[in-house]
Amino acid sequence: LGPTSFPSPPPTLDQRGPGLRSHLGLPRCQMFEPVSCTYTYLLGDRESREAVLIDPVLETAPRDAQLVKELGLRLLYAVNTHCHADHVTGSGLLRSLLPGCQSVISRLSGAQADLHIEDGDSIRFGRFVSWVLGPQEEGDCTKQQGCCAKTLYHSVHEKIFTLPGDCLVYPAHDYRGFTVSTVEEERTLNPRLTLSCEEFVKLMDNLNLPKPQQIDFAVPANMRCGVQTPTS
Ligand SMILES: N[C@@H](CCC(=O)N[C@@H](CCS)C(=O)NCC(=O)O)C(=O)O
Ligand SMILES: [Fe+2]
Repeated sequence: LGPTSFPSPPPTLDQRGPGLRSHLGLPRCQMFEPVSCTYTYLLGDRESREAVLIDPVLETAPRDAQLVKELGLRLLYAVNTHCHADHVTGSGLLRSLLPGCQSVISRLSGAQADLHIEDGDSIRFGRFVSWVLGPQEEGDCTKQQGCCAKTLYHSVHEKIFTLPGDCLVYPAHDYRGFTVSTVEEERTLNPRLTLSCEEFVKLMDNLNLPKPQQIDFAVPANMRCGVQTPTS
C-alpha cells in the first residue's frame, strides 16, 4: 500500500496507548477475534479517509465500527473473502452501524451482499486498489468448505506468488499466534505450498478436519450477509 501514514490523529487517539498509535505508521490495522481466531483488517487512505474492512466478525463488529470512527475514516466496504463456515460475518451489522458501508463478497459464493465481485474486479478506496481473486473465491478457503484444492493451488501460485517477494502476507486465521509473513517466505518455506500440485491436492483431500463449531448457523447466516440490524 505504500509508505504512507495517517495525518494528525483525532483527539481520542491521544488517549490511547502506543499499541494503537503504532498502527498509524501504515494505513492498516490488524485486529483479532479470539473465539474463531479470525483476523480482520482495516485499510484506510489518509487523504480521502476512505477505508475498507476485510473479514469482519459479528462479535467484534462494534469494536471495528468504533475504530473506524475514532480514526476519522469513512468505511466504504465490508468485504468477505468467502462465505465463512467458522464465524458469522460482521458485514451486515457494520452496514447498520456505519451508514454508507456496503457489504461485498464474490458472486460465486452465492451469498447476498450489496456488491458482488468476480475475478479481476478491483475495490477502490482513496488512492488505493485492492483485491486479488482466483478463478473461484479464494480468501482463506479450505477443502472443508467446498473449495477445490487444485484451483486454490494454482490461484496462489499464479497470482500471489507473482507478487514481489517482500510483499507482506497477512493470514485470515492463525491458530498459533503468527501475524504476518512474506510472499518469499510462503513461496519457499510453506510446507504445503512447496509441494507439487498433485501432492497438495492429496494432502488437502485427506485433512479430515473436524467440523467447525459454528458451521451450522454460520453458513446460513453468512448466505444472508450475517445479521442485518443492530442487536440490542
Ligand atoms: N476449531 C475451529 C476450526 C475452524 C477451521 O476448520 N478452520 C480452517 C480454516 C477455515 S477458513 C482450518 O483450520 N483449516 C486448517 C487447515 O489445516 O487447513 C472451529 O471449529 O471453528
Ligand atoms: Fe475461516
